Amino acid sequence: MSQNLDWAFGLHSVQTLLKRDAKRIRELWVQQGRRDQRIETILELAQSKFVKVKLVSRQELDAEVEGVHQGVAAKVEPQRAQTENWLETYLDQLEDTPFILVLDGVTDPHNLGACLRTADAAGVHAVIAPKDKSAPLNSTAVKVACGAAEAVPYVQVTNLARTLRSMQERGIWMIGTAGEAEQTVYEANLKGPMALIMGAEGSGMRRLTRECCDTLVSIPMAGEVSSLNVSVATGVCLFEAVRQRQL
Ligand SMILES: C[S@@+](CC[C@H](N)C(=O)[O-])C[C@H]1O[C@@H](n2cnc3c(N)ncnc32)[C@H](O)[C@@H]1O
Repeated sequence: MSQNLDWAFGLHSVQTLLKRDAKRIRELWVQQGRRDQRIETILELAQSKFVKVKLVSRQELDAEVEGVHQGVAAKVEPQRAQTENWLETYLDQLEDTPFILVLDGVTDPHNLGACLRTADAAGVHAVIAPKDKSAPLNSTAVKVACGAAEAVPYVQVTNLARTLRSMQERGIWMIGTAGEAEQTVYEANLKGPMALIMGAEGSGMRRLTRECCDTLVSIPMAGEVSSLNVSVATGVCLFEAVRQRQL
C-alpha cells in the first residue's frame, strides 16, 4: 500500500465511511465469494458513490489488514481532524439527538485510540478535543482505534470553552466527569442531547472546562485507587448513557 494511505476495515467502519466520507476511499477490497446482506449493502453504497471495488482473496486481506476485517477493507486517505466550522455544519445537519464525547487534554495516543473505539461502539456522533495539549491522531491512535478513527469524526478546536458554550446554546447538556462529584453517572439523566466531558490523564478537566459543565458525575470506586484510566471511565459513562437512551 502507498505510504500515505491507511486501512479502514470491518463492516461497520467501512459502511459508515462510505456513508459519511466516501471521497477519502481510494479502493475498496471485498473478499471474493463472501456474500451476505451487509456486504451487499456496502457494494451498493460503493457503486452509488463511484468507489472502485477490488475482489480479493481472504489471504490478501489478512496480509494487508492487521485486525478483524470481516471480508471488507478500504484504502483511505489518512483521517484528518475536523475543525470548529465543520462541527457547526455537522450539528446543524444532525438528525439524531446529539451524543458527543469531549476529551479535555487527553495526551496519550493509546488513550485517544481506545476512546475513539469506544465512542464508535457507543454510537457517539463526534469526539471533540482542544488543539493544544491533546494527543495527535497519529498512527498509534489510529491503530488502537481499530477502524473507529475512520468511522467517528474527530474534531480539534482552538478554544474548547467557546465550543462547549456554542453547543450549550443548541441545547446540548454538558456532563463533566470527576471522581469527587456527588452525583453518580447512574443517577444522572443521560437521555437527552449531551456531551460527556472527560479530563486529562493526570490533572482531570481544566478549570474553564469545568465551569462550562451543567452537571458533574462520578463513577463510584470501591478500591484503594482513586481514579480509573480515562478510556475505561469513558467506556463506563458512554455505555451507561447508551443503556438509558435505549430504555
Ligand atoms: C485518571 S483520571 C484523572 C484523575 C485526576 N487526578 C482528577 O482529579 O481528575 C482521568 C479522567 O478519567 C475520568 N475518570 C477517572 N476516574 C473517574 C471516576 N471515578 N469518576 C468519574 N470520572 C473518572 C475523568 O474524566 C478524569 O478526568
